[in-house]
Amino acid sequence: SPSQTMAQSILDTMPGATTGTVLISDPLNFWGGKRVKPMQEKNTEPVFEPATGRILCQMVPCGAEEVDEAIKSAHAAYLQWRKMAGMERARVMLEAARIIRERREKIAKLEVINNGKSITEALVDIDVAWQCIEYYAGLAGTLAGQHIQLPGGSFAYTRREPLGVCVGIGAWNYPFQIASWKSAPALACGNAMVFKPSPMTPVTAVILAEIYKEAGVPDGLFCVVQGGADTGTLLCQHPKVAKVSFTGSVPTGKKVMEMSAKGVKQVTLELGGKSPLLIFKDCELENAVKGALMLCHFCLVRCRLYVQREIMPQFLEKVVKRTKAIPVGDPLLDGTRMGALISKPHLEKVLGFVSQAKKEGAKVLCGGEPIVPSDPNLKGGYFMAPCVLDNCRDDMTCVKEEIFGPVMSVLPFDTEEEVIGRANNTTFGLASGVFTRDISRAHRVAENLEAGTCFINNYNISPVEVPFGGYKMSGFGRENGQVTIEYYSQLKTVVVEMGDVDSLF
Ligand SMILES: NC(=O)c1ccc[n+]([C@@H]2O[C@H](COP(=O)([O-])OP(=O)(O)OC[C@H]3O[C@@H](n4cnc5c(N)ncnc54)[C@H](O)[C@@H]3O)[C@@H](O)[C@H]2O)c1
Ligand SMILES: O=CCc1c[nH]cn1
Repeated sequence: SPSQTMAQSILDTMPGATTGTVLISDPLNFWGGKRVKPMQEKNTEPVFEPATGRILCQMVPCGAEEVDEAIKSAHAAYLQWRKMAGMERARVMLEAARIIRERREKIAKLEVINNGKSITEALVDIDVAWQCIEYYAGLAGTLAGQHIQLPGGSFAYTRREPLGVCVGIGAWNYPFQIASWKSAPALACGNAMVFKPSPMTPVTAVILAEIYKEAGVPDGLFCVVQGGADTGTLLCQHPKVAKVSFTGSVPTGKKVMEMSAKGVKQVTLELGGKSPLLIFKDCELENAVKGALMLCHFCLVRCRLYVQREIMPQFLEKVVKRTKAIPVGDPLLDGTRMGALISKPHLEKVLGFVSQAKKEGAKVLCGGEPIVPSDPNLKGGYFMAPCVLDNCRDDMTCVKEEIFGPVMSVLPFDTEEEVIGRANNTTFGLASGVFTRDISRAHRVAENLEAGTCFINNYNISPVEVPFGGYKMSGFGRENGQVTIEYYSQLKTVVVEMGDVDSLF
């Protein structure tokens, strides 16, 4: 089919592709089972390759007519898909997961070129994406209701039904994975999805759309519309949309919730965070250091690091040594562990947080400055040296606000009670963690931290079987795990009378 050829043509250039060599000119919208060219070129934005600062492609935002077309196409597919047995849907989804697994290196490479993260990270992202689709394929055939006996042989039963056309709106940090985390449970439950990626990372969601098509979903079941805030608004306000699943910042999440409320649409919000990690003096220090590095530097998880005062010197020595050793550079090279930040303005914003932290009294133990790699190809890229900040206090901007960059703010603490109070003193509640060898303390701390996830003696692992989501302003609803089925389906109750109607009139 034409769309198959298109999918192949971009991905097939990947094995030979190197940083700074790829240009994308194929249309990035997808509905009706194929890539769709923009109707007009208004408000076109350049998309940059973060590692070089070169223009990779143009993002042309969809307007009202295009959004409407995509939603109509999704609705038509939904009417077909919802009638299929869960096991039939599962077979198609398993095929999609298989194709992703087969093309993992190529998809990861394309993700790196658009997002700037290292190939090591991107490969993990793509693996988690197909695992998620495989997991929900496994659940598709298990969706069932309940049978309830009533007097006189009458009975009721419940049916678990899809919601209809769901909208997914994504952030730039996990472009392909977010599209998969949202579409997999939606499709398993019999819904269709129209997905809008971040305008900075428009490239790989459409690959997912082509793979679903190749696997056998009805045309229109997973559509991609490109755009920013205006296109997102059109999606949230569209009367045919039943649900919006949003990943992004708290301020945008509030707008999405307000717009969805007007149409009484269900919402899932996966928002920002400032996750505390509590490292007690009885921890296994090497593991705690590795956990801290994964938290703050690997996935740009927005963090605060509380370290018990007695072990602060040893902890800092180890964490600084390892941070300085992180290979930063060409994200497509196997040895690189940190690539480029997403954009020049974002790099400047993160560096601005470091300057502000210094003004407020923090001490930079390493990093925090831009890097110009020796490779001339990368001299326009958005690289920075990962940073460790000491002498931090709870009232500093770097501790209170989400930085979303490789900056670790380290704070000392003395007692368990004190650190729990300080860790919870935030409007965010995405994730948290504790390192200790004291099993009772570990579970007590997990119970008392106000966050959607608490990691004990590890950090930042997200197996697809495990629900993920926030407390407080970090959002609500969950992604992954069995529970997410509830967020993409609704219960219908059917009541069956076996006798005569009992009437008062
Ligand atoms: N909780 C999680 O799982 C999770 C995961 C990834 C990222 N995030 C958060 O995402 C943020 C970074 O991503 P970002 O900068 O892309 O966030 P953002 O809020 O700026 O944008 C997110 C998405 O919303 C769209 N959008 C913007 N205005 C809109 C509007 N008015 N209506 C509808 N859609 C609109 C954007 O185009 C983009 O696709 C951080 O706060 C980060 O913590 C959270
Ligand atoms: O950024 C946080 C969690 C996540 C990972 N993939 C999608 N969301």
